[in-house]
Formats: sequence, structure tokens, C-alpha cells
Amino acid sequence: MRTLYYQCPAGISGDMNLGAMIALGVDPAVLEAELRKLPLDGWAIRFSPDARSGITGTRCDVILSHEHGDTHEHEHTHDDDAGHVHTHSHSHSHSHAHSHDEHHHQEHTHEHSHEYDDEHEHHHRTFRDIRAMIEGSALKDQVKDDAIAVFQVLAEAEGGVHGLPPEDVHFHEVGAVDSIIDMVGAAICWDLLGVDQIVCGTLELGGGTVMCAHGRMPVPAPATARLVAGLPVSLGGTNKEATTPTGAALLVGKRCQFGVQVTGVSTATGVGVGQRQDPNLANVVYVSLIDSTATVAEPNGDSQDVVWELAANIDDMTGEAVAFLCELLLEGGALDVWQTSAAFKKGRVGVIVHALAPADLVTEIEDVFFDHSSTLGVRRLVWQRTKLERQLFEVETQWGSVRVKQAMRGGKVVRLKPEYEDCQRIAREQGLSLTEFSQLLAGEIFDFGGDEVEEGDDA
Ligand SMILES: O=C([S-])c1cc(C(=O)S)c[n+]([C@@H]2O[C@H](COP(=O)(O)O)[C@@H](O)[C@H]2O)c1
Ligand code: NI
Repeated sequence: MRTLYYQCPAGISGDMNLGAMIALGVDPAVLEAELRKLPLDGWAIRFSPDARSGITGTRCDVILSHEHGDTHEHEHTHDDDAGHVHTHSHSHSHSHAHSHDEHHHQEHTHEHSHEYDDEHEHHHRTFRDIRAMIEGSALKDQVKDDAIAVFQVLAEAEGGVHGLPPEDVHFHEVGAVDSIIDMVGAAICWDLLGVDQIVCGTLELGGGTVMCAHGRMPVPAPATARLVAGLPVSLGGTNKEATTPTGAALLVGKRCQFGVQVTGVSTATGVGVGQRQDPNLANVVYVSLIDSTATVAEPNGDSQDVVWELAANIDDMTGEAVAFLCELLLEGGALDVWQTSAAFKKGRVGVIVHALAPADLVTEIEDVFFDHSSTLGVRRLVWQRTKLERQLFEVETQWGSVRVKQAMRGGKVVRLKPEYEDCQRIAREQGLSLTEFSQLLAGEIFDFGGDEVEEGDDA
């Protein structure tokens, strides 16, 4: 299970997220090659080292060129307090394409005076258009699903604000090419990083007001406010727009879990730098990749990992039904399954069924509990586990082949255990009790020279 853990004390926006993804290790050339699978022209993407309030990280700039043959960079600075500060001396204005302030543009002056239909040239897009474009591309299915999901939640939020069905939401700024790149780019990066889930602590929204196509609006902007309803947020950490609708949609659309515990090994960290210098707080997002299945080597040669214990109280099932449940839990990938006896309320005597689950199978094993027991709830507990190094060997004995599990500590063999299934098979064949056979075998296996064989992880 690979978790992307977002810390957003200065909020999040689409470009901050992409900067963090590159800082985490995504190859910018691979990201760009994937993005080129979209039928979009007139854009380039640039990543550069930068810093905010002394915190270094990666900054993302999406550079747009006009679609009418001009090749100059389309770089605007938008200051959310001052409104649009860039100057266009030519006649068109394309307010929809101006992502404000945080959105990767720098001040510029246009000297030319061409005329064109702004709505047409800049392709104002509905959510329906954007979804069709993504669906029709050669992107991976997982990427398409995530990209559409993040646009979907944004369309629902914008639709709620403007009184439109999500399909018909007209993505003003958000429909601009740079926003599509932010959203689809995020989906590509999550896929490249092998992310299974994303988790976030408290999300800072910011404060003050912001200028956009609707005029001056409060922060959080109405779409952001809708997106974060029900989530743990903080406000007023700065008087700027900290979390944009795009940033919030990325988290919500990817079904981010807020405030939950994450355990595992931190394999990479990345800092994404926002466009704005903010005197009140470092305008960056911190993202860590946590691998819950990774094993950490300890100095003494042991290794550590994390396992989950799932448990359910069962007081109304037959012994046979409980045994069947335990079998299915093991078949479902539980590392171990055991029962403890307990007396429950109303004088009911029953069992607690415990299953030890690797981090990447917690949901599947929980499903087995719900599908095959009468329980109404499954408890979860995370354990840090120290593991001895283990090997499984096949040993040729005078009675046939026997698998033997060997545990090592500090380079020495500290346990040797023949596999029960092999022992009972041979005990039957030889007409011996299990104890008798085990004693006969003991003499042989302490001096074996077997071949290592594959074993599944177990408790
Ligand atoms: O132009 C529109 S419709 C618009 C709507 C809203 C709402 O909340 S509704 C907000 N904004 C502002 O535009 C910029 C860019 O946002 P991105 O998500 O594209 O980064 C930002 O300041 C929004 O608050 C625009
Ligand atoms: Ni809007």
C-alpha cells in the first residue's frame, strides 16, 4: 500500500501539486510525454528549483502560446488582491484562461493587435467536452479515471455555485489548458508513483478576497468552499487564497482521506513551490510517499514492517461457520488467524476472531469478515513487527522430501522447523505418530544441505 501524504499548511493548488510530484521523483520528460497524448497544442511545461520563505522545492510553470500562430510565451501574473496586473494592448481579453496568482503566469505585455473570437480561440470547455477529450485519449485507464474524477467534483462544485448541471459547467479559468494540465498531470503522476491512496492533514484555505471572472470573491472561493464541506480545514493562516478550486478538487476527486493515521516507511518526500511569495507563511506543499508494505532493515540484521490486526466479536455463529470464516480469511491473504474466547453482553459466550493482515490487503480481509460473519463491525489495530530473516528449504530424507523453515538472527540459524503438512503426510505413510516421526526427523534435519524454495510471507 503506497500512500501519498499531503501536508498543506499553505494550502494547495494545481501547480504546487505538480511541483511536488516532480520533487518526489516523477521524471518531467515522462510526465510531458504522457500529457502530449491529449489533443492540446500551444503549451509547454517547465520545472525549476525555487524557494519560499527559505523552504526549497520545485516550482511548476505552464507556458501557454497563443493558438493563432504566435509562439511567444503566454505568461501572466495575477495578483489576487490587485486583480489582473498584466497588460494586454491587443484587443482580445480571455479572462477564462487566466488562472489567478498561484497559477504559473508572469507579467507580460502584448504588443500585437490581432483580433479573434476569444470564446472560440481559447476553447472554453464544458465538463462534457473535457471528459470526452480525456476518454478519447491514449492515456492509461487509471489515469483517465482519476482525471475525470477530479474534474467531476470540480464540475459539481462549480455547477452548485452557478446553478448548472455538472455536465454543462463551463470551465472558465478551470477549463483553460493549464488547468487541464494540472488535473491530468496529477493523475499521471499518481499513476507513475504507484499511489494507492492519498491522505491529508488539515487543509489551510487562506483568507481575504480573490479577483476572477465573477469579480471579487471571498476566500475560500465559492467552489473551494463547496469542495471542502465536511473536511478538516483551517482559515486565516494567510490573507491570500491558499487552496484553489483545482487544489481542493485534486484531493476530493482522488478520495483523499483526511486526518487518518498512516504507518509505514517514508520512501520519498517532495516540496511543491507556489507562485506567490507570502510574508505570512512559506507558500509550499509538502508531500511524502509512505510505503506500508516496505520492510526496514535494522542494524542487528532483523527487519521491521507494519501489519494490521483486524478483529470481530462473534457471539451468534456456529463453530463450523466460524471455522469456515477463519479458512476464508487465510485464503484471502491473512498472515495468521486466531480465536480468543470471550463472554459478551446478555450472557452470550462466543469468540473474537483475529486476522493479521499485510497493509495492502486490509480492505480485502475486512470484506471477508463482512461477507462471511455476522459481525456489524471490524476493529483495526496497527502493529509494528520485528521479523527474523526466514528461508524455506527442501530437505531430502530417507522418508522423502520435507520442507524445513529456517529462521536466522545475527547471521546464525536460531530456529529450524519442518513443515507440518509434510510431517503428517510421511507419518501416515510410515504408520508412525507425528511425535515419533518428528523425533526421527530431528536427527536428520539439523545437518541438512537442502535447496532453498519459495515461501509465502506469514506471521
Ligand atoms: O471563473 C470562475 S467560474 C471561477 C470560479 C470560482 C469559484 O469558486 S465559483 C473561482 N475562481 C478562481 O479562479 C482562480 C483559478 O482557480 P484554479 O482552480 O483554476 O486554480 C482562483 O483564484 C479561483 O478562486 C474562478
Ligand atoms: Ni465559478
